[in-house]
Amino acid sequence: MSEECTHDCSSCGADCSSRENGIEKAQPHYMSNVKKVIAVVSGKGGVGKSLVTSLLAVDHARKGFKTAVLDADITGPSIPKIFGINERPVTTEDALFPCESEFGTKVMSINLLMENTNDPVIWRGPVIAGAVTQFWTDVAWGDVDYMFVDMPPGTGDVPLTVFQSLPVDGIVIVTSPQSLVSLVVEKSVRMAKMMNVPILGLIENMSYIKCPDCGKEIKLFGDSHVDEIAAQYDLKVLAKLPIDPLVASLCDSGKLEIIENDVIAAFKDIKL
Ligand SMILES: Nc1ncnc2c1ncn2[C@@H]1O[C@H](COP(=O)(O)OP(=O)(O)OP(=O)(O)O)[C@@H](O)[C@H]1O
Repeated sequence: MSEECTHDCSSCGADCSSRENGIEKAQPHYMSNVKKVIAVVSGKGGVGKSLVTSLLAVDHARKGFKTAVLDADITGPSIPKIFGINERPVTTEDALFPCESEFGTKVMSINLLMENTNDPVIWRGPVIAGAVTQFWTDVAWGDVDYMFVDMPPGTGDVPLTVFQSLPVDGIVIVTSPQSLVSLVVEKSVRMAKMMNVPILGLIENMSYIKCPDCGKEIKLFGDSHVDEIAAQYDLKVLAKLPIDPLVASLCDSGKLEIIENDVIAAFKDIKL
């Protein structure tokens, strides 16, 4: 894709990820200028996809980039909570404006639009995919260097539809040692190939826990196989994250952006 891509195919003839297999992607809002869209996927739920999406945004914001998170995990939206955002988005006649975290990451999530955030979203697949598309077409994102998309878990119909409508530049796959890594990675690799989107790498979450007394690394879920699997599919392992109770409490209190520990340090060398 061209460096100057605006994702507006009507003014450009290039055959890139914005115009996959001749299918035009959804057009961004006229007040959006998003340079890179990175989708964060996991083959199954609960492996820490939302946490990794948020940490990627925190790390990139610290590196000086303008960051945003599009919460496409419509049935399990957790991004506003992680960033401590409680207000509702501003709306005008022709735009929905994202909320901003304390350190400037822009966020849009179904949770910000619900009357009662504890209500479950019980929509069928096409409606969910439609809502995600609207987060792209109707939200005035402004200038964004990196948008991270917290994708719906799995590799089914909903994530596929989301991929078809958003101009995704690359995918980061989140796994955990107990999550049948080989199967999960294979499915995600296949989906990425079908969508013609490059996989930027794997992040293994919950790789180990450090003993607070002696510092020994304990592999709670057994030995990791992520390096072998990555080699098999010619993928990079971007980071291996420990389990850290502080991370869980920062997420719960909406203070993840102030994190200073091994977990965020593991992102230091990641270049997407
Ligand atoms: N490395 C970690 N250390 C401590 N807690 C973690 C870690 N990774 C995830 N958690 C906690 O586990 C819970 C689930 O994480 P998260 O919501 O990111 O998973 P998910 O894969 O997005 O789940 P879902 O698929 O249901 O949306 C959260 O409460 C999070 O704070």
